[in-house]
Amino acid sequence: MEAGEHTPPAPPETDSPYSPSEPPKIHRLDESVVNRIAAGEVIQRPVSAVKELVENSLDAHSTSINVVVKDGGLKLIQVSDDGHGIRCEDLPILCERHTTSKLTNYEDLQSIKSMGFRGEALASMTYVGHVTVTTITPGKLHGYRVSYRDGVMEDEPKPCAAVKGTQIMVENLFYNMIARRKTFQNSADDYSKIVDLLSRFAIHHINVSFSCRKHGASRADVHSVTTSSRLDSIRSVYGVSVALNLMKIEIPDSDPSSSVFEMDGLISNSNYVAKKTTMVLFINDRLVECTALKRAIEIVYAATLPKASKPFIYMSIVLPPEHVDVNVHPTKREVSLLNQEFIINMIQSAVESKLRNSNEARTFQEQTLDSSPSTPLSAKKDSNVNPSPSSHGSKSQKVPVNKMVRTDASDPAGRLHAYLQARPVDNLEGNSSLAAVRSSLVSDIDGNCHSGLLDIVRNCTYIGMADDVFALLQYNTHLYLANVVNLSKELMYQQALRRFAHFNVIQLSDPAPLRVLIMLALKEEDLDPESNENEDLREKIAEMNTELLKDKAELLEEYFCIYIDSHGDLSRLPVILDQYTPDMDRIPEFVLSLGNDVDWEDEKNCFQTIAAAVGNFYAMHPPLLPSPSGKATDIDVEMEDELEREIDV
Ligand SMILES: Nc1ncnc2c1ncn2[C@@H]1O[C@H](COP(=O)(O)OP(=O)(O)OP(=O)(O)O)[C@@H](O)[C@H]1O
Repeated sequence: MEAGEHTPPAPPETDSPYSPSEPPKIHRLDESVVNRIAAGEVIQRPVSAVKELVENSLDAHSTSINVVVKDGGLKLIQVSDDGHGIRCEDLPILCERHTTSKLTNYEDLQSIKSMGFRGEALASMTYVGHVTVTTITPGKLHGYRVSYRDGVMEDEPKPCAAVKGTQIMVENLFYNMIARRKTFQNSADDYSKIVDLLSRFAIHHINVSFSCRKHGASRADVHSVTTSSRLDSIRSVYGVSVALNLMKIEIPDSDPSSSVFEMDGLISNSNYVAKKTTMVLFINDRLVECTALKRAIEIVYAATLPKASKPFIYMSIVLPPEHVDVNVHPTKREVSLLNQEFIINMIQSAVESKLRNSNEARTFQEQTLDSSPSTPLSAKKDSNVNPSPSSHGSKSQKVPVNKMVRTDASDPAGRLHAYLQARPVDNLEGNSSLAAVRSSLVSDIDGNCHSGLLDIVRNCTYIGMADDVFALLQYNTHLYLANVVNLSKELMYQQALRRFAHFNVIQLSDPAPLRVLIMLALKEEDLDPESNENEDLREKIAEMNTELLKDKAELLEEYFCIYIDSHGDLSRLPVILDQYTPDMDRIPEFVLSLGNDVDWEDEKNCFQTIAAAVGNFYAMHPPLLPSPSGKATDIDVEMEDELEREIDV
């Protein structure tokens, strides 16, 4: 230890728990500590409290559920419903842990239909917030109001006027968990998660009306009315542009006697445009997440409609209750399914055939219109006399996407690369067309340039980092906060296009197998990295993406100096900025993004999306930046008055 460093406390006496020679003493945790730890798991953030409360309202057979939120839920979450209410005599134990009206025996879990069953949610809220319940049961002249802390009533229930149902208010969430409260300082972010949650409930439970608003706001951010049409409800919640581009999909229960599963849903067509996948999944009416299914559907979209954006998917799956284990996650966000792989395969095939059919119709339209010289390369290619297996909607393409992994090394037709090969961008028409594409992309950049902002970026003085992401810059008499991650992404993107096909080389000391890199990236993204089923799916995705990138190796090498050899090993990367090496820990994510996010069909989009993937990879990400000299919050407070504007490019 160096002089002046902080000295640890002197070695403790013999019976201290810190004695180096004796094992530490085990003691029983105080019940209040146990309860608070457990509560922190169930109520992970404000949106988890909203989910539990809304699910209670649904379990109470409500037809109208209204949510009001203040400060992203930290100050107030209020959920009012018109359900059956809570009996007065149950109020004393309502918020004790493990008190529920929904489950009696463990065996009941096998056939449980309600969302809740643990009798933990309300109790948890009382350990991390202040809970007040107002409720009235049918036929009663007045209701009761009572407040709770740490699982118990603060006072006897007080009679009060009440409208049908129950209203639960949670105030000052995480008031006693300072660290957690701090992580939710961005109330806009949490509010948008709550809006997203309510939107999902609203489009599934179409016989219930939902609203969600900020405290004091007259306009609701989610407002749905009861309807008999799911599409109508999606239109009112997600907007016309989403509803317009959805197609109905279903897998009926083929054999009700040995019922395995049935599914119905709405999925986006090729006209739908979005940067992120929206997947609203209900299994037995339970709002859940299933990364494996989401990823499997994304693969089908990427392979069947390579030009289309990320999909919108609403899906409701119904399984025999005994095939679903609902008790695998503290927030019940995930469930585990019997026959998961079979179900995923069936859904992949259904989605694929739906997309193919819709795509055939579209290709036909393109071909009939395809006579002008300005027809895009992709459309011309589709109308060529030489129908390759990659042509959109080609009838000869019978191998389902989910089966396009190599099963027999000697059968190239059974692999994804056979399907994806001979895309138009592979047939670039010589350097003049290429130069035109590149200069069009560069002139897009120059044309979109904001001269005022450019002047600031050129002539500002760097003061220091305000936190992990924002740098403080001075320009004339103004101070600005600039998001360095976004700024550097843009810089690297622009450099990748300006240096296009003229890069120096970064040689990797050991070639890195793409398959392993992609597996790593997928594992990182996965909510359940240990699951065997997910592992199988990851293997498939890795295999497919590796084949795809091997297939595109020539293009990647020629224009971006990304060298992939015939074994699928990556050994060279471009120098985007002289003297700058990107964070090599991010290579897996980069390779996955090359596989997933690049539009290989259209020349311009192709170069643009590769440059964007390069930009993301080479950008400066938080751990790389110099650590802030002081506490960001102090700077925020001191500078608040002086900050003129936040540049968030
Ligand atoms: N809005 C409501 N309307 C009517 N009854 C309610 C409402 N909210 C809660 N309850 C009653 O309070 C009980 C306890 O609720 P709590 O949310 O703690 O547990 P749960 O829903 O039974 O199970 P879980 O912890 O798994 O959500 C419920 O079983 C239900 O009887």
